[in-house]
Amino acid sequence: MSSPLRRLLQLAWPIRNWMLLAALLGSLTIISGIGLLTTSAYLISMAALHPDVSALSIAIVGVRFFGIARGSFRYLERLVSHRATFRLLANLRVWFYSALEPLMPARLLVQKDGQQHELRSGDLLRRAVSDIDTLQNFYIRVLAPPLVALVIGVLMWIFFGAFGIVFGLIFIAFYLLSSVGIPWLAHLLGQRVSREMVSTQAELESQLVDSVQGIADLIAFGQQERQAQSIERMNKKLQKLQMTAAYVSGMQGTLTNLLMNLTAWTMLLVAIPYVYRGELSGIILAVLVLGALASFEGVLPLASSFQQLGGSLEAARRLFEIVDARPAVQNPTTPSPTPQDHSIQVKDLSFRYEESEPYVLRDVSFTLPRGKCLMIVGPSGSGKSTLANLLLRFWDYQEGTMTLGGQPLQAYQQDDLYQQMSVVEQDTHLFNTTIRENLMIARKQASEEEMIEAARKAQLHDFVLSLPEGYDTAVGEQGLRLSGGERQRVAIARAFLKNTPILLLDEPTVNLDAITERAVLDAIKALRQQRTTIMVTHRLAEMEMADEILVLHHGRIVERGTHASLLQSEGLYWRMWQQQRARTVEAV
Ligand SMILES: Nc1ncnc2c1ncn2[C@@H]1O[C@H](COP(=O)(O)OP(=O)(O)OP(=O)(O)O)[C@@H](O)[C@H]1O
Repeated sequence: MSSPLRRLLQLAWPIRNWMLLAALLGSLTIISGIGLLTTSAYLISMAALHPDVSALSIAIVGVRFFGIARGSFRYLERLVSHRATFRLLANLRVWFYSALEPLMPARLLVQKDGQQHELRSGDLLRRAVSDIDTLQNFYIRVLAPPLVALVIGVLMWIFFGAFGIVFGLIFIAFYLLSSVGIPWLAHLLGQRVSREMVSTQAELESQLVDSVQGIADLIAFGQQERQAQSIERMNKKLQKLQMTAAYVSGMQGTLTNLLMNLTAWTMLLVAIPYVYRGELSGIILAVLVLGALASFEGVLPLASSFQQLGGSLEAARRLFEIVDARPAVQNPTTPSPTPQDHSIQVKDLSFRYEESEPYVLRDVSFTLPRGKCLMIVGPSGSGKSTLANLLLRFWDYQEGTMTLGGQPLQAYQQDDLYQQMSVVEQDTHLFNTTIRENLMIARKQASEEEMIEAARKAQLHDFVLSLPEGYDTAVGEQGLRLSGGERQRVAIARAFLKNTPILLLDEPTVNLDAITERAVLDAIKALRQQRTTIMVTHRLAEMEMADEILVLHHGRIVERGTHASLLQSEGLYWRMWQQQRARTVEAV
């Protein structure tokens, strides 16, 4: 048994009883169908001999019984199998999400063909949605039908054997050929195709998501035609694969039907001499033939069953790829209690994203006492955001130490660390819901008054009141109905609401004009009171707020001090300050 198959079965283990019940009901449905056809055959053949009606009464009851039983069992089977599948799908989604969460927000790398690949958002979306849905097929269409076919095969073998060994042999030979031989052939022919179909579909969806996300840039650079052609090529490839899959499934259906009819014919040809010799009643002849036809109902779903096996395994492989990916950071086995002291100390810190890549930070050291404010400035790419992300422990550093309250960051549970920090980034993500909900994610249990108080401190409240539906106004996808400054103030209000002792501000005003920047900075000034604050910026505004400023260049601290002392020393900081002032004067 290949490993993904075994792991898929393990995932279904909690609902095994439901699945077995569904397979039992599926078998009973087919058995009722066989019963219906055989008793009907018996009834019709008997009726042709014009017997007394009383001789037919049992068969008539049988036909009624099997007719009703078939419908009822089918209904129950659908009910049970869907219930089992929905429960399984819910479990699978939670399982996948729980595996995904620790991998974020460090970039997501998966192991493929012995190499690491970064996952695109479209691909991840496909795994989280479609691949999990594909697994639903595995359990309903791949796993259950062979079980049902097995039950029917054994029962009908005994049934036909009861009329003569030869009938049992004929049945089992054709049944095995169509239930094992043909699906196996179809699997061999179709497994590559169904695997490729899953990966091509994934690639197509990734490209579509990329295109939709970047549509404005594609149009602006006149590249929409090229992108459309690339999608068209992918689409054609998918169509070709779908055609091949349809050929295989058509061939399989035809061969199974052929074998089903051949079984009926062979039964008929073999049984006729028995009837002539008086060893078999003529009425049984019809029962044998129609019984043989009806028992193939158990085999027909195997066609798609085997065909879907390749696709299901490919979907499973793609999901396990994520589940097996190693998170960038691990929680300690015996974590330190939540820190009470919120001073931060960084000593001789060096960091690079990959072993093969150059260091992004080199020998960085600083001490930030509780309640003080540190600003990190420097040209683009100097490593400012990386330093902030290391404080959040999105990655682990290679050399040096980073401590919070005297303990290394690795000593704390990741969640405990997040509980101590509020983050305001360059681009705040807002969910496609109301302003209220977007604020409340900072603290679910906050009261209305606390939420309004936070909005007021972030200078957001008056703006919200000016909206037609106040706090119940929807912000649109990614908060696009709000301006950049309004979005940043939502982020600051969240930080007020979360009320943590440490604040991490990563270029919170970078995309804002001077007037909006001023409003946001005023809100930040209120927010940072009494909190240990680290602010990353290359916009040198309100620098007097800082107790210490670090100037990073190519990952190293090249200058440090207060705003006044750094201006005096006339180094990089001073040059950045001059350039920025010149730009401001030009703009005015
Ligand atoms: N996830 C990542 N994987 C690999 N390299 C990265 C990653 N993020 C950043 N880098 C690299 O690390 C270096 C520092 O990037 P960082 O974002 O920390 O700089 P920054 O000073 O914040 O820049 P900016 O002011 O433009 O935001 C850059 O060379 C960047 O290409």
